[in-house]
Amino acid sequence: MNRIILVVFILALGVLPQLASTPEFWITQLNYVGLAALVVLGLVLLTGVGGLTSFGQAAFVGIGAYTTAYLTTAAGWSPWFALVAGLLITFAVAFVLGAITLRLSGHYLPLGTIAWCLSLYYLFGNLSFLGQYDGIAGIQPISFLGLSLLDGRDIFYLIWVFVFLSMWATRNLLDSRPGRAIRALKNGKGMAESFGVNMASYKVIIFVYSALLACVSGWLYAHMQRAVSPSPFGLNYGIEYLFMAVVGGGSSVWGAIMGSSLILLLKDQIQNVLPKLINTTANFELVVFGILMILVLQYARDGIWPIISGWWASITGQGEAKRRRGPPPVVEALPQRSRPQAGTLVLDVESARKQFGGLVAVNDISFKLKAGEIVGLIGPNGAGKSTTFNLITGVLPVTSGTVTFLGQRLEKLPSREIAKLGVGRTFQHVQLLPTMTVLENVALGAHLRSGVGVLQAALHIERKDEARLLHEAAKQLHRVGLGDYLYEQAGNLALGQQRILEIARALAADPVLLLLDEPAAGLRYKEKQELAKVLGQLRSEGMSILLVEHDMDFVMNLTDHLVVMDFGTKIAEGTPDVVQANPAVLEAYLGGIDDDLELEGAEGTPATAGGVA
Ligand SMILES: Nc1ncnc2c1ncn2[C@@H]1O[C@H](COP(=O)(O)OP(=O)(O)OP(=O)(O)O)[C@@H](O)[C@H]1O
Repeated sequence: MNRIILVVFILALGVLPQLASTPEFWITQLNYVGLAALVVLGLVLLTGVGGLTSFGQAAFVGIGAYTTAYLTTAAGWSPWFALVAGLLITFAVAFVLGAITLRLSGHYLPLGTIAWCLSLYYLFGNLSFLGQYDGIAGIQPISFLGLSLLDGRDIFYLIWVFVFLSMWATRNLLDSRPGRAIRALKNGKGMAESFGVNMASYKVIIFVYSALLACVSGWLYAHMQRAVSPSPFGLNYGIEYLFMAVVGGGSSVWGAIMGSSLILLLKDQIQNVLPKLINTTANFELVVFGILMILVLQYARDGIWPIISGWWASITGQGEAKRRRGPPPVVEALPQRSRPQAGTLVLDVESARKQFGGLVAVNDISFKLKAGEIVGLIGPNGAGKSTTFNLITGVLPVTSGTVTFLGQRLEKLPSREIAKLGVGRTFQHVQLLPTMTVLENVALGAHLRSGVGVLQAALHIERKDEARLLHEAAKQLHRVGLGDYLYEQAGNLALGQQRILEIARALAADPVLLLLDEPAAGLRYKEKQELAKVLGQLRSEGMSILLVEHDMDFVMNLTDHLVVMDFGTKIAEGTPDVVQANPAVLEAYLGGIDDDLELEGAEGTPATAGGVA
């Protein structure tokens, strides 16, 4: 159904300029919509998906426009070579600006983009070889296959071919290995890093990508207008592009077309109608836009496109059909890393210490974990278990001490380097991408098992690798019992299921060591039994597991070895039987309170330690 609508839409666009009855004004408007849509598409990726707000895209439009204007008029270049030159210059400028400004976070980043947008605007206006504020006129039209695209109706096709190609490439990109990483930029940076994703580089990538789209728009604009001057590349246009992305729907490629059409048509109507209504020629356009912006942010925070597409999916039942799709095709499995022999020393934590100011959260803890073992890290609330996890996974730097994994020191490595070595983890507070499907969330865990880059993904030539990643993700989901939820949005799962999903995601990374932070929290008794079975199976396959857990029944029945912490210090260690009988452990859990420590909980009512959640 959606395909049919798309084909009808493209055909209608294609036919429109051919009809003599189509007013010239429509063609001009559609050309401007197409030019704006290219820039807004970049903002969809950068701001809507990646969460990086830029007010400065108009400056990149200016680079594309001025490069071609100068090279085709002063140096007599072909517009096509000038396009390549513009793209190269934009690439270099965006790369440098991105590397500098993207380090900024919060409101400093938008402020940074405003600063360089203003700088480039004044640069265009002050350079004498660019004609200063008068700009450059007499730009030749683009020729394509011997045809001169002089007329608005001719360049129309070129503009819209670029728009649809860019939409196709952007959609492919979002629906791929790098795309999943990009979609984690806004709300899952730390999580994605712990699966080996270099988030800083993806920031720069989407920044450059969106700048290149803006450059193409500028190139087309210059050859359509046949003249350039600095004003369309100033900050007010940068703000307008951002406004289009917000109104259209920042996370969808169709939102770019919707936003640019709506704003440009509205702008035109306001310019025509408002003076008549209020009987003045003063420019109130920005005031109306400001009010509209507030209304959109208030009532349609995600933009208008998601509302329309959600409504469409519900009346056509497409949302349900998507959820009921079959599993991804069975393809060749991904290669697995070799596992150390049972009994090999996998993890060696030696006098690890973590201080937060005066608070010693982890006090010179030492323990070892061997291949094929499940070790439990237990202790009352605030004992320092999660902090110890974070020291092992590189989320927090150690104050002193060492952490060695298969002979390699971890304490100086960032979390993504630790992930590369074969350490997979789950989180105490579930960290998923709730609007992504369960399958995509797990496929993100397998990021390091494929080398597909942005170009391959955008050109859709990575299908074989992508199929292998998705197959692996589906395999792990079946393994943990979530095979019926592959296409469900992760945010729709119950909390317990989300925890299990995190385990599947960690398994998709093919780890040697699995760190599970409270995996059984929120699970029902039967689900806990299933989970224990899965973990037991993993152990028999040679996986080493370190788990933090409060459910004593679960821990005592599953683990080979326990390390007990209290107030940051290791107070006991040994097999579950030995630890259970240790008076220091009983004291730590009971803390002098008269509760019973029910280490052997009755079926269906798993025992918890007094004071332990
Ligand atoms: N980033 C931080 N800054 C300051 N103090 C912290 C930080 N992280 C943890 N702490 C403190 O360190 C101590 C240990 O916390 P941690 O979360 O490691 O305990 P835990 O054993 O995992 O507890 P729980 O079972 O409740 O999760 C607590 O007193 C906690 O308040």
